[in-house]
Amino acid sequence: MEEEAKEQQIARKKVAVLPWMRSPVDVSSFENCPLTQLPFLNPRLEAALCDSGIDSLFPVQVAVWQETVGPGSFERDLCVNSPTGSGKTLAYALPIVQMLSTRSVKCLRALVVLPTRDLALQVRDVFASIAPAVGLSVGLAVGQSSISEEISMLIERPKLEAGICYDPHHQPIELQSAVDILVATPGRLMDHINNTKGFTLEHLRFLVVDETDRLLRESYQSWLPMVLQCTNSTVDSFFSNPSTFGSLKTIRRIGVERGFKNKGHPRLVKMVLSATLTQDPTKLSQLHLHHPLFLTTGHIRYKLPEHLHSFKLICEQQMKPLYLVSLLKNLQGEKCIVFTSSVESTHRLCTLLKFFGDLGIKIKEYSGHQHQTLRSKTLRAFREGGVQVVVSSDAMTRGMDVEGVRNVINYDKPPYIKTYIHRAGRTARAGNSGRCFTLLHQDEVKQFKKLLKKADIDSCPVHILPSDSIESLRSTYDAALEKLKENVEMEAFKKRKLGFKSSSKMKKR
Ligand SMILES: Nc1ncnc2c1ncn2[C@@H]1O[C@H](COP(=O)(O)OP(=O)(O)OP(=O)(O)O)[C@@H](O)[C@H]1O
Repeated sequence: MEEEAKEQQIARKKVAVLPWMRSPVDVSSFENCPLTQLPFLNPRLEAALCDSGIDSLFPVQVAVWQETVGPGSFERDLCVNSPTGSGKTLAYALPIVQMLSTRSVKCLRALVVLPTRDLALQVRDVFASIAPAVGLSVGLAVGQSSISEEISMLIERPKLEAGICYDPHHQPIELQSAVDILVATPGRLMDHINNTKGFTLEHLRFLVVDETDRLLRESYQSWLPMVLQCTNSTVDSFFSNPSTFGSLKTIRRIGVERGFKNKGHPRLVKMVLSATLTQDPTKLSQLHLHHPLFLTTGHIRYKLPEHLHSFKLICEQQMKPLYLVSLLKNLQGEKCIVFTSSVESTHRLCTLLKFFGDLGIKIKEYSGHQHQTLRSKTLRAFREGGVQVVVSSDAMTRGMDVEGVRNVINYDKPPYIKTYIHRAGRTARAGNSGRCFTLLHQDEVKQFKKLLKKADIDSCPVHILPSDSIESLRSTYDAALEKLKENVEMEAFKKRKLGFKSSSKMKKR
């Protein structure tokens, strides 16, 4: 709430916007660029992109390329504010992979931080589609597997020569990074920083903070100051005690940065991105940005994808399930995400929909309360088309990229414009078209109009459903409600029983 109020204050210009944000690079002045015309692109990367079905870069990717590999040469840190689905992931992945493609020694040089596991997995896949083409390896630190499994993927132990036995006291084993690029969530990253032998950020050249506004909102055990400290500390120790450096550290320091005098090592380049990038100076100051350059699309603060069409459905509160079912039937099995306001209502709504009888649509729940394996299974089935409708809390709001999602339904009105933008942005991605429907009762209409105005949306027509389609569902609805009531009671009973069992176990101990 506090954060939203501050952002609104900034939007009303009561808080000064940082000077460098006042003269941005306008991404909308760029056009798609065929890979064959992209300057300096490594031919092996070009081939890997073509294999992934990409033959040209989107405007935000061209703009970032220009400021990094192009004439900009990574001289400034980048803050990118670009609509959902505009291709921000490849916008940072491609220049990083291109820059690291000439590295001679493997060590951890690029770190990408994301707020959730599923997002991290998605971004890892983008890196994995191009990095191997130039001999780079990509790691993942998200707590998906056990920490020991993760460590063995991230840290390489030197192969001992046959017959030679090293005494760890006299011959410390040199642990090395097994990856050049690491995609991580803050919690697991902190585990490795604090506890994993051989895990170091001292060679880091690139730090990406994706979904920046979300990540800066949560301090996650002060992960950001810790990361910055881990990358800075080596500079001081280098000057105070140069003899402690091994070969890798020397290699890191032979590249002299262009344009920044008296520094014998590459600066840590930071890239921060979001579709709703914060303008709050206090938040941005935590990143210690170096001559930041702001890239944004057009002159509006929040921009929706070009081919997104917004609609509203007006109905009484208690009629919402009927309208939803009727709408889903109307959409005839097109891929669809239904957003609710909480994990509890996600579960209740999904259960209710299942009691509606055979709708001919496969519906699944996806929420932060579920186990990761179940969530991953649902996501896989949704991607593959086995599931057509996913009912979700905000767990799916940000960044998730599922091909073919044609519709987003706000079952509960989004509280903020940022929420609307991220939810709606699950459709109309990569230049495709999509629709976002919001269910409202009459009292909410005015407020919703005001909310959309913040993203310059003037047109949000009413979507009319055939009245007989709603009437015909009434009797099924009443029966489904009854079943839901029984189900809620049964689940509450099971929970109490489980609670009783575990508390009596505790007493026995
Ligand atoms: N140059 C390209 N050509 C074709 N498709 C692309 C290109 N770049 C990205 N895409 C596709 O566009 C989709 C959206 O990309 P991405 O997830 O990076 O968007 P985003 O800007 O990060 O969105 P969000 O703000 O929601 O996280 C993905 O499916 C991706 O594969």
